Amino acid sequence: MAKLAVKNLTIRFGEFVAVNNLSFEVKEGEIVGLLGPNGAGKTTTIRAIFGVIPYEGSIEFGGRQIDVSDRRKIGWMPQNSPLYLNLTVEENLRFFASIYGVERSKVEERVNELLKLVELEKFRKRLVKNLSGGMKQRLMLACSMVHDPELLVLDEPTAGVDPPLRRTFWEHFSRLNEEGKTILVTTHYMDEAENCQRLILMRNGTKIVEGKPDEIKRAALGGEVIELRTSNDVKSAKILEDMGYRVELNGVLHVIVDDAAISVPAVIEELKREGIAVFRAETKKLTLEDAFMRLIGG
Ligand SMILES: Nc1ncnc2c1ncn2[C@@H]1O[C@H](COP(=O)(O)OP(=O)(O)OP(=O)(O)O)[C@@H](O)[C@H]1O
Repeated sequence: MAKLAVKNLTIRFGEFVAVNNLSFEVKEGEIVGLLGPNGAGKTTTIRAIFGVIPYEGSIEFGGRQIDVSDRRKIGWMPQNSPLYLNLTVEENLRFFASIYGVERSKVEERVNELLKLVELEKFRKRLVKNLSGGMKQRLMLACSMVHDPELLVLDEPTAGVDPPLRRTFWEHFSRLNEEGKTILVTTHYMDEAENCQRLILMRNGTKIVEGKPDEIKRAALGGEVIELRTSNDVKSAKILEDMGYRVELNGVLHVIVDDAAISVPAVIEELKREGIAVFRAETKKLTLEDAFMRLIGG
């Protein structure tokens, strides 16, 4: 079932259309990545989900139009720190617990649990202004979860975080997901996007493609890629093209096929017949970054 369903969302700032007829769903228990270059409209979409800007279209939570009580069931980790610099780590957590309406008797237990989860127990009495950037990010994650939300919306949660800590963050997200949390996350890091079960790629306010990471890679190319090294790549490209294969020759020879496992032996055989030696033929693993560059024309 869709936990969150964004339908025909359009958001205007004056004449400017920041989000244009965007539809997508986040199903219960999924981690979905919302990706796109700067200005694609990711944060604006999230702001609409939280009802802080006017929008056209509809946003449903749990099968019906989202309202204030639903928004209390969502945790939001925004890009800019909402933390209070002159409060300590635990005071910030208590503050967010109070505004999210966590029952008083449960606050201390929840604070302790979260400090453990984000590994900040030792720093609970430290003023936030004296924390490192990574510690602040961890505390922001904890604050966004203080009310045990059903859906977590994380807007670039690892921006400015070093690679080891990014990995730790994703371990947290995966663990939370295994425990049943539904997560919508925006990120610029393509290696992180691979951790999502489904991705939505946006550009200029519009959805360009949606699917599992592997499906998106396939969609970007229209097939799988065989990378060849032959005794004459230029001639090989011509032969294969004449035979109807899709070929790219940019320094390396790539043949795009429906199913590489089936096509590799056939391609090698054809080239051999034309007197060309094939030194190497391997199925190339396309990265998400490659796929997105193709899809957004970068
Ligand atoms: N309040 C506003 N008034 C006018 N334009 C705005 C406003 N908020 C956002 N925009 C514009 O809407 C577009 C989408 O911005 P948004 O912040 O949603 O992009 P984004 O995909 O989150 O980018 P980034 O990765 O840089 O955070 C941008 O062109 C931005 O300048």
